[in-house]
Amino acid sequence: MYLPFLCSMRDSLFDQSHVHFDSLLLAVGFGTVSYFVFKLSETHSPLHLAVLLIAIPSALSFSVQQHFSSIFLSICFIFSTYFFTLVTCIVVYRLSPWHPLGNYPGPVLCKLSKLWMAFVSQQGRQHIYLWRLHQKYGDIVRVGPNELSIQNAGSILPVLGGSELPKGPWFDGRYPEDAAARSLISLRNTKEHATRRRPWNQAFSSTALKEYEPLINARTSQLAGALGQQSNSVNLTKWIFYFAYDMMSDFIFGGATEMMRDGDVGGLWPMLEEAQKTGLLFSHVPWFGQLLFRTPFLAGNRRRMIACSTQFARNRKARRPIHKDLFYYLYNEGGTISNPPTEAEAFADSLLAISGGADTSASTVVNLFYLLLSNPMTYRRLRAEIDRHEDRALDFAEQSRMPYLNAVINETLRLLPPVPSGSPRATTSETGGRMLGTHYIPPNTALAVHIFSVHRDPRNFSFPETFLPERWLSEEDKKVLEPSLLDRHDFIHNISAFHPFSVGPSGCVGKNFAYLEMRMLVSKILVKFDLRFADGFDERKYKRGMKDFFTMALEPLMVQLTPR
Ligand code: HEM
Repeated sequence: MYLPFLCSMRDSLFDQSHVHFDSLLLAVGFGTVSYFVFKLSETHSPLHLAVLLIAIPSALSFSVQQHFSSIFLSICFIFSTYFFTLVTCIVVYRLSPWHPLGNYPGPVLCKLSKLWMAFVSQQGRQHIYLWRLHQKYGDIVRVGPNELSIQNAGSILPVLGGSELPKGPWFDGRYPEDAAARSLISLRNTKEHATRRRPWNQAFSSTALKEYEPLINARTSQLAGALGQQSNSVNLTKWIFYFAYDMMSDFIFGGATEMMRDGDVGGLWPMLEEAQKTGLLFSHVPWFGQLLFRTPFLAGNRRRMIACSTQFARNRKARRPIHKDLFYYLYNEGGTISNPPTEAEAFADSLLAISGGADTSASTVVNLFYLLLSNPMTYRRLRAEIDRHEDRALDFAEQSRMPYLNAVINETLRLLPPVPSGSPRATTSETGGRMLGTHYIPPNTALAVHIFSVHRDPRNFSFPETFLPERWLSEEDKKVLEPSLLDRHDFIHNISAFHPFSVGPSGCVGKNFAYLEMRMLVSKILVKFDLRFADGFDERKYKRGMKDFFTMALEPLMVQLTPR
């Protein structure tokens, strides 16, 4: 029945009555060669793409046009055969057992292309998706053609520790290729990273941290004052994010925003959130990111954010603040940095400092209050500890010794780490392959420790999905509080699996600052207010609305505050 139809199709396609296999072979042959060129060169250069994807099939179409009844048919035939061959080669190789990651399990869509993870990431649910993949496939899952996700605690130090594994290709999409410099976190050369990290280390030395205490005190008091003026229910997410941006602008630029006072007049917060979301898309598919960076309208929010933080840094250069800030070190104003960053490098770091410093601490504290209000006994215990300390509860040194306060913060970081999907590394041709336990990781493989899954692995923490700050207490304190639950001889608390700040030479440089800030913020709010969820607040909607865009985006946490 179909034969006459196919014959008529063939006759309309070709001048001659027989299929011209030369044209077919030519397109298949060149399609296969192009595949090998792509595979060996990994090229994303627009010129190469234009040659391989447009010029070659176009030239072929013209060279065989005499066999077709029109040039249009020649182009359709050659382009479809050429692209079909290219895609088939890619699919067959990526799904084949002779692919270097062929032995690792994972969903077919992930093995085929990173476009799938890019799509998942835009819903903000990649942390949940990866967690489910680990539950289904085990400790090592193939989440991209050349990428693995890891949830085994024993692999944390070999991947992130001092093994000198550089950052992964994931970071290539976050900055335009024509940018004058990249931020510290996205430097893929470990030596360059170590040099650029020096001023940051000085900015977070224990002496420097002491000098930031008055800033933290002033901004936390300002927040408490602002919250005290709200009459109805309060969007705690908004206020704590405003606080965090003002806090960071003091710390980084000696002051640049006044969001708690004036509101978000410049739209900084939504701009940053959008830029993080776009950044994640570009990270999963760096070549696509670079393509969009060349299209100003499409990568607009990321470019705007880079421009905005650069402007803050320029303004900071024009005036010297009265206290030392991060730019005091990045601009080497004290003359203590032997190889200081260039101006372009310092500008690039300004965006990292805002997003890395504000979103992370803010989302932790908002989530902490969410968990506290969902667990009244924990709330009562924390309040009791703070009240017991009276005036000393607002002393930085004392706070570092308050066991329950620190336990609640750590438990929040365990259950809801603010960088849930971690910061990817890669083996390269220079590092060669690596062994992770019994698994061989071949060269040129991207790999990330999925810290959200590690923290929820019952092999590391008993009752992993339960908010249980008591697990962080000393044996003595535990006995007083939860003898039945925590006294069990099989209760697991594997502290070496707890890494919300990552670890190693690229681990979070702001960790100690973050603890100072979070302890003071939580204590001050609890000293000044009684809190409860606002009437009608939907806890499940809030939980479902937590989004992983590398850092976390949160729904409004609506609370009712009563001054104490
Ligand atoms: C709860 C608060 C915070 C958490 C959980 C957190 C977590 C992280 C994580 C997971 C990384 C990736 C490290 C890696 O690549 O291995 C990171 C990097 C970084 N964080 Fe934080 N962070 C927090 C607060 C801060 C603060 C307050 C600052 C201050 C500005 C900051 C500055 C940085 C910087 C500069 C990097 C890049 C470090 C490098 O590449 O050498 N972070 N952070």
